[in-house]
Amino acid sequence: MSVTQKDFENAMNQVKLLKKDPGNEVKLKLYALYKQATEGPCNIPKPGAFDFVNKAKWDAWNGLGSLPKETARQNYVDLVSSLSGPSSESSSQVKPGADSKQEGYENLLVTSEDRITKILLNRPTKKNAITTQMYHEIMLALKAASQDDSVLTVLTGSGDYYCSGNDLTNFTDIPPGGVEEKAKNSSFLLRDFVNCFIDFPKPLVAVVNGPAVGISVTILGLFDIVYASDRATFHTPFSHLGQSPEGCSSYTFPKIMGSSKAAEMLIFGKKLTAGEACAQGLVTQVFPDSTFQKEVWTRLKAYSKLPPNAMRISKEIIRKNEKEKLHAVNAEECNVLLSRWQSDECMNAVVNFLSRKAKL
Ligand SMILES: CCCCC/C=C/CC(=O)SCCNC(=O)CCNC(=O)[C@H](O)C(C)(C)COP(=O)(O)OP(=O)(O)OC[C@H]1O[C@@H](n2cnc3c(N)ncnc32)[C@H](O)[C@@H]1OP(=O)(O)O
Repeated sequence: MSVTQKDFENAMNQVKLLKKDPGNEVKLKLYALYKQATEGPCNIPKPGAFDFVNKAKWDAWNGLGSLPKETARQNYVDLVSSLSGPSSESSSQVKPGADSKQEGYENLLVTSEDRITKILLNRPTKKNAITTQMYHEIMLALKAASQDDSVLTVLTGSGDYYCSGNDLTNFTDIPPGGVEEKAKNSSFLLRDFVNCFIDFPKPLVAVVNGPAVGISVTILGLFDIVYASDRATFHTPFSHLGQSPEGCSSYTFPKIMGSSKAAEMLIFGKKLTAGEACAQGLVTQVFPDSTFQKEVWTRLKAYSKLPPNAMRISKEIIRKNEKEKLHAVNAEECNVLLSRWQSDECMNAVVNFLSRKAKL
């Protein structure tokens, strides 16, 4: 029996709800079948050899030759149904009150000790670059930390980096709706992610153990305290990547360090040392790397003994007047990025990184 348009649409929705990433090969197949089912045989010019992402997509679609639209539609539905288990659910949902240990995190290590919840970015071989899944995991961990019985929450990194920012391979994971749909999804995800930091109710501390890049730097303006090792650097290379500021930094950075210092970081991508970042107010205090962990954790354990309600209420009153503004700034930044991510400047920068032609 042939599938109906409704079956096809249901399958498209099902893809968005897949719990597990099906991998690039399957995603290319889905893309090709979707294009074939909706537009027929490949009808666009072959992309250039260095346009890796579009070239892979073109190859997959072109490889379907003259497969009839109906068959492509059927194959698409079959493929999706083979991927979807009965318990598929949206991976973008943050489950309030979820227990971190039950839930399990792939690239985070979340522990609670001495009334401090520590969220450790745990992908050291990739310099703790944040994958799409990690954005969801961090949101989940923050939600859980906001409701557990800890009084302080700490974000830190494992290995030599604090975090190298957004994982640039996130941009290669193109859904059937193409680059525009990818940009929209990313913009929604980023907005939700940053909102979790804006709204986080307990004192939030960044323990910056090494270099920090991109979004891991911009959201620092939403933390209450930032402790840094003297090995740390702070780098927001948005123009190099054809992108624009996020994490509310277009508002918090000029406020923290003045507009010209903020411009040097956010427009020209000037990398700051930990000492410079401290002098400019982005970092609370710098510690020698050799004693960093010991000094910071001793200090945090002492703070964690303070009355929790007083700390929470103090945070609330400090941040209250800014919240609405921060949400508006976040929404606007995500909106601007929506078009930046579809620009040639951005796509070329990602391809250059992935083809090993460019590093920061
Ligand atoms: C929902 C979407 C929201 C989007 C929000 C937007 C945010 C904006 C940003 O965050 S912009 C910042 C993006 N980050 C970068 O551009 C950093 C890219 N990485 C580098 O330039 C370098 O890797 C480095 C300077 C961070 C470290 O260089 P080093 O030589 O010390 O180490 P390697 O390059 O060999 O790195 C080890 C492996 O890690 C991989 N890797 C590192 N960072 C990233 C990254 N951001 N994205 C993807 N992969 C990354 C690197 O490719 C190496 O992998 P390999 O061992 O498999 O080769």
